[in-house]
Amino acid sequence: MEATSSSSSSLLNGLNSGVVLSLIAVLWTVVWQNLQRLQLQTLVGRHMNRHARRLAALVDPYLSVTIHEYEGGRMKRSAAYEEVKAYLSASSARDVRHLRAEGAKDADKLVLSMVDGEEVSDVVAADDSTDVTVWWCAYSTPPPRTDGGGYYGWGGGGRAQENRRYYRLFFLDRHRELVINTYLPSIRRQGRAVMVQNRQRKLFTNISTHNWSDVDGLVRSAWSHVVFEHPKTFDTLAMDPAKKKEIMDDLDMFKNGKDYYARVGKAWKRGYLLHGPPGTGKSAMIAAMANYLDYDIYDIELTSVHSNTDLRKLFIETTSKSIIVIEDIDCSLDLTGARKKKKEAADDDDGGSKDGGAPPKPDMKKDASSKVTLSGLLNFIDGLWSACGGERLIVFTTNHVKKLDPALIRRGRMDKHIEMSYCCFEAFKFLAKTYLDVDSHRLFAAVDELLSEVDMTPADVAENLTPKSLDDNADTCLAALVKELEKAKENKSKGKNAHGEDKDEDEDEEDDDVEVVEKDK
Ligand SMILES: Nc1ncnc2c1ncn2[C@@H]1O[C@H](COP(=O)(O)OP(=O)(O)OP(=O)(O)O)[C@@H](O)[C@H]1O
Ligand SMILES: [Mg+2]
Repeated sequence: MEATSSSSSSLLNGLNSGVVLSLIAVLWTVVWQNLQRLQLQTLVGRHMNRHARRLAALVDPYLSVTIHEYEGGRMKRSAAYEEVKAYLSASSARDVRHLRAEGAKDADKLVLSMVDGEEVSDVVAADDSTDVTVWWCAYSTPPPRTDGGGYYGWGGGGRAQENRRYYRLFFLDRHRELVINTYLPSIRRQGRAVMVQNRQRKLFTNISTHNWSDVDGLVRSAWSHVVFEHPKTFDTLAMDPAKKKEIMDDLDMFKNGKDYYARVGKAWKRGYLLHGPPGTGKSAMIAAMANYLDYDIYDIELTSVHSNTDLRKLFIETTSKSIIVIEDIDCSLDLTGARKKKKEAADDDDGGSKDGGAPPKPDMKKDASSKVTLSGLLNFIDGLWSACGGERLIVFTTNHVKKLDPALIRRGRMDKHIEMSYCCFEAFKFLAKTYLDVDSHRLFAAVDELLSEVDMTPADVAENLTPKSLDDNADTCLAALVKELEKAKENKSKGKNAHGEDKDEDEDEEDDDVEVVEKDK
């Protein structure tokens, strides 16, 4: 016994420590590979996997790649993080015990991802057809400390600061090339494809720039969003069919125009100016465009933007495949240059509104601290920054096209001017079909004649065609419309507008606007 013991100890003494480590490494690799083969899915198994891997790393080092949810000082959301999250959603749903769920495009579906501390493995086929296993782990760290110590929680100006999440990929050193050159690009591609399937369109609005506060050099996103669920489509938008087709063709050309824009050396963006009286479907048209193109909408409230620099930052944070909207551009800010100054002063004296019509909507009042200028807006539309990212539509709406500075709406900035006009007979027939499901009716002739004599917006026509009780049907709704049109005709002959109010200067000006646009065309 003693001899054996002494001989084995002398044998061990004879071996250098490097050989011992190599032996352990070989032994460990065998054990480890068997563990892998067993594919233990129980809690104990997965727990063991994790510790076993850590132990194995002592002799066969693991490398890691970390992908943070936010990148850069601007706290811009990382596309890579979202792609990895999307890619891992299927395997997380299958293998992970604790999951986080978010809504998906399909109202009943959920997009699942693993919570912090969970991990999933993935298998990559190497060039020699062997399977290589890699592991993804989810982590998070608390946000940076505030001055007073402790982490940002519900304190810090009352803002909730979420943990910073990240994924870390572990793989063996010998698979470095395969993982970096083949695996990672491939999961980004696959992640993007999953994102397209699950994507919910979003409606963003800008947060007042006063609230973009710094947290240790990091700035909160300038946009907040809700899921965009507007039902309006071109199928339910009443307008001249030829004009509608022209707009849809234009959108198609834009969406598929990546190569064209690159070839002619233009930034991949297009400006639309929608103008016309209130209730003619300008906002409805934007919703239809977003649904048609499958784009997000960024609705900029210009009065909450306090400088040209902030406006540029807002632009940088928009993603491609989006429509950037500024509604009622004429009354958001004083962007009309010196031409309006005199009239404004007069309006201010007698307490009137700046756009000469109805009093300004409370949220449309010019913010005293807003320093966005016309030149800032011009730069926003077609300055050097506007080329960042590509595939963006910029849409302005206005009720008073004539009041806008020509520089703002010239071609190249607002490439396509679309006039949204009062309801014509074609549009009426379309609305009658949509709202009442009738193609013809004895009252159609009367409506046709009256529409050629008086102006009524599609919004008003649609309201009259909407059944108000279970007793309402096509007959009663059309009769109500005819009555309303006759009333409007009577008001017109008395010099009043369609609603029986005295006509103001502005309404006359609108007629001139039409001429301007006709010339543009
Ligand atoms: N051409 C149209 N076809 C179908 N519905 C319409 C049309 N125009 C307006 N409507 C309906 O009328 C309502 C008001 O339309 P919308 O808000 O788009 O008008 P607008 O031109 O944006 O008005 P404003 O200038 O006051 O913002 C919406 O419910 C919309 O669905
Ligand atoms: Mg509108």
